[in-house]
Amino acid sequence: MSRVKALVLTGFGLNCDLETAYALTIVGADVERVHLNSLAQREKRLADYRIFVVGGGFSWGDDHGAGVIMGMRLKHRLGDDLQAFVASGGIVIGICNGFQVLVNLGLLPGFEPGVLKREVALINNDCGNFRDQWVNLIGNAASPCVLTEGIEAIELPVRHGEGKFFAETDVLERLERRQQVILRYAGADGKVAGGAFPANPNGSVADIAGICDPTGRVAGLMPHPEAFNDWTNHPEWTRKRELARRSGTVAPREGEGLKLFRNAVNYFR
Ligand SMILES: NC(=O)CC[C@H](N)C(=O)O
Repeated sequence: MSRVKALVLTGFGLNCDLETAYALTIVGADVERVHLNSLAQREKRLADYRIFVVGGGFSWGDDHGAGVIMGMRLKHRLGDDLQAFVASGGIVIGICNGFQVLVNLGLLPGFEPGVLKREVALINNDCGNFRDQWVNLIGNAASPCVLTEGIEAIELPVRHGEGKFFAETDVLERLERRQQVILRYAGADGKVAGGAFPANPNGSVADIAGICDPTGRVAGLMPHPEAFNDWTNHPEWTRKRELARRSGTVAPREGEGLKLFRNAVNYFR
């Protein structure tokens, strides 16, 4: 069986590409890290891949708002290619800065197929500063999202200054109606955070941490699944190991974040 080809974008301040490529490789993808200019100049073509990831970082130093310039570059240089990529069944993943990019270029929430329109925003965290912490998340079993399929709850790290998800009420209703919300911030008790800080680290409306498009193949999220690729990434991994040992079990060595990437790769198998 040939391996699923994935393209992880690099350039202009994106800084999670190595880790993201590593996570995708572990779950069986054939990964290439490709600079934005190589795509824009058609040295590399999106059509040759099945998974396209815009990962985390600080593209253009967050000037003009995080993900704004990268979003515009992609929209104007590669908008048609991106739309064709989605229409042909490809998977697009935006992580943190990548989520901000997908939202700014209008690929998410993607209410109307073939129309790139910005409908939602990721804005400054309510707390007024950059947050670097782990969060509890709950999935949405009713969502068509390929990435989060089967994920009821997951812990992942966030690190961002502009992660507050914002949308007007009518847009929120549309997202909810179509089950496009894929992940919400929750408390340690597994219930939605209800806006409470720091469970909801940025003040996102409706505790929204990630959304998908109506096809379920374009998804964006603020937390970093690539940064939980091994059990030792978790801040309490030694404690978990000890608790498992005492109960006569073995703690899973794989980081839970890999589930999302495995879902993407398995979609093509
Ligand atoms: N980790 C990231 O991708 C951060 C995204 C963006 N630079 C922000 O601070 O909001």
